[in-house]
Formats: sequence, C-alpha cells, structure tokens
Amino acid sequence: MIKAGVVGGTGYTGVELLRLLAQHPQVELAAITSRAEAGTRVADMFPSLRRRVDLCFSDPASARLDECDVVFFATPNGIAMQQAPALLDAGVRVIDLAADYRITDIAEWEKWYGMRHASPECVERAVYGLPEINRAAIAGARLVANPGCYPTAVQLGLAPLVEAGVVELGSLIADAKSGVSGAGRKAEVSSLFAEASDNFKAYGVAGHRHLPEIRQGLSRLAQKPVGLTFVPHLTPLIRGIHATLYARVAREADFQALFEQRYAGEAFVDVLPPGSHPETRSVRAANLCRIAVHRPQGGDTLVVLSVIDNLVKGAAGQAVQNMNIMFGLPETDSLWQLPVLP
Ligand SMILES: NC(=O)C1=CN([C@@H]2O[C@H](COP(=O)(O)OP(=O)(O)OC[C@H]3O[C@@H](n4cnc5c(N)ncnc54)[C@H](OP(=O)(O)O)[C@@H]3O)[C@@H](O)[C@H]2O)C=CC1
Ligand SMILES: CC(=O)N[C@@H](CCC(=O)OP(=O)(O)O)C(=O)O
Repeated sequence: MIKAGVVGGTGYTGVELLRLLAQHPQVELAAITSRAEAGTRVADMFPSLRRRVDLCFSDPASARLDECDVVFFATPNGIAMQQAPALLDAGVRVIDLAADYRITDIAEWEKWYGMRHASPECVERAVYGLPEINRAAIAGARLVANPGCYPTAVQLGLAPLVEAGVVELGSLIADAKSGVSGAGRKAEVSSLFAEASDNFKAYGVAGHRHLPEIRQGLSRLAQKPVGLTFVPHLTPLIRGIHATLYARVAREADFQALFEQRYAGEAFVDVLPPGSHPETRSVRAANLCRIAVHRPQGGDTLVVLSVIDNLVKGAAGQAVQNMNIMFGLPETDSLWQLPVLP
C-alpha cells in the first residue's frame, strides 16, 4: 500500500483528496494535517468520512510526513515550497496542489505571487501535472506541480487547436466562470452567502495569476508565445468551472475530428457530439472535463466550451490521477465515479 500524507486536510481540496484517497484500493492514509484542528478526529469534523477515515488531524510541524511515500500539499501558495525540499531529500514524492512549482520563470512567479521563492532550485525538476499533455514526464516525476483549476479547463479546451497550429495564436480568449469553492474554505467576505449568491461578477480582469500559467502551457504546445485574454468570473455555484474559449481559424480543418482524435483513449476528457452545450452538473464530483466545439454560423471564430469540477479535475482528482501515474497504477483507480446529479 502507498502511504499518503495530506497537508491542509481541512480545506476544500484537502477534504476532496481525503474522499478520493479513502476509497483508493492501493492507498493508506498515514497523516492528515491541520494547525487549527490538530488532535481533532477527522471524521468528527467531516462526518462524510465516518467509518472510512480513522485518523486525527496532526500538526504539520510534528506529522511524520517523511515516513510517507507521497505527500499532497493542499495548502495556500507559498507553503509547499518551504517543505518540499526536505521531503524530496527523504525520498518522498510530492504533489503540490498550489502554484509553487507551476511557473518555470522564477522572476515571473515572484511577480504574480508577490513573494520570494523559497526553493527555486526545485522548480526545474518539478513536472507540470496535466496528464493529458504531460503523461510521460509525470510518470518519472518526484515533484508534481498540479495545475490550477482555470488552467486545467482552459488548456484542455485549447490544446488540440494550439498543437495543430490551426488557430491564430495572438488572439486567444478565455472567458471562464467558477463556483465559490474555488476560493477555498477560509472565511472571506466575498464568499459569504449574501455576497456570492444571486450575484455574478468578473474579477481579476487586469491580470489574474492563472494568466501566466495558461500562457506558459499553451506557448509550450505552440512552441512560440501565445497571446491570451483571460477573464475569470465568480458565479453562484458551489462546484464547477465553465470556460468559453474563442479562437480565430488560421487554417481549415475538421475541428470536431481534431478534438475527438486528440482525446481518443483519454479516460478523463469527453469530447461531446457537435452542437452540444456541456453543463457543470454533468461533471460534478467527477474527474472529468467535457468539451464541445462550435463554429457559429460557419464564421471565422471557433467557440470551445470546457467544463470541469474545480475541486476534482481542477484539483484533488487530478492530483490523484498524477499519483496513479507516478506509482504506475491504473490511472482510473479511485477516479471512475460518475458525476452526481442533481
Ligand atoms: N479550491 C479550488 O478549487 C482549488 C484550489 N487550488 C489550490 O489548492 C490549495 C488549497 O486550496 P483550498 O483547499 O481551496 O484552500 P483552503 O483555504 O480551503 O484550505 C487550506 C488548507 O491549508 C491549511 N493551511 C493553511 N496555512 C497553512 C500553513 N501555513 N501550513 C500548513 N497548512 C496550512 C489549512 O489548515 P490549517 O490552517 O488548520 O493548517 C487548510 O486545511 C491552494 O493553493 C489553492 O490555490 C487549486 C485548484 C483548485
Ligand atoms: C473562485 C476563485 O476565487 N478561484 C480562485 C482560483 C483557485 C485556484 O485554483 O487557485 P491556485 O492557482 O492558487 O491554485 C481564484 O481566482 O483565486
């Protein structure tokens, strides 16, 4: 059995990791940390885990994370970068759900994240954990940078077009909407029911920290810099991201066939039939990205619709998918559940 540790087990991505790891056939949960809840039984805090998780939260400073085979950091940005080097030295594999190792240009990362990087020497050896694009490198990785939620939906939606060189690369547009769980479980005025429900707004229009991450990923695929306008929105859902992506045609192709061929054999990307409108509820609680390709009125602009559950394919599910790949397990282990309706 793989001994897994979760740092940040009381957050939304942390508890989603616990849900998935507790039902994983090859995993034993060995340590779950929380500074605020150290000593509390996990199942007392999260009754959904009663009879399945029999551990107490431990303080991250004293938890025996170095005895784990893999440690997931479901913590705010800036935490994993302090603790990952020692764990890697101890032979532990690390999967960071935050952004510490996602951007290879350290100065760029420091600019967007507003802090000094504590372990820049590890950035180079980190593998960006988007399996549908980077599977072979993930298989040999000791340190995986799990992608952000918006970057997952946007990159999976645009990758086939960018790789094939069939769209103009200077004018991509990603108009994305996220549920409130994307902001995490910490108390914040903008996440209050009276603020976030019955309301809809854009934010970060001048520049969101996922912009450099998406640009980096798409530029790697294009092998040249891409231009992207990215506008995130907060929508009164709990879970879910819906990205509407716009790209101008540069070269004619059968775009539906392009997407179907690109993702043929992928367990976690579903290319819908022509004319479809994927809904966030069709991926709720599932490790799945559903995509539809449109070309309105046969014009020169393609519209790609991409939906994920931000906590699953956008975070914890993708992290478990990466773990499965790193340990040579079937990629679908513990990730094959159907979405939850309604
Ligand atoms: N929510 C989402 O949809 C997505 C989130 N992410 C990223 O995943 C990470 C976790 O997000 P989310 O679960 O939403 O966050 P939450 O705010 O819900 O949870 C954060 C967790 O980290 C712990 N924590 C906070 N500070 C520290 C610290 N200094 N040392 C150790 N543990 C700490 C908290 O527990 P305690 O304070 O008790 O220790 C808590 O368990 C973030 O980096 C986020 O950006 C990525 C993709 C999607
Ligand atoms: C709705 C909402 O607030 N979403 C978050 C994105 C969550 C995420 O994936 O952030 P990381 O890159 O830090 O992992 C935001 O826009 O900040």
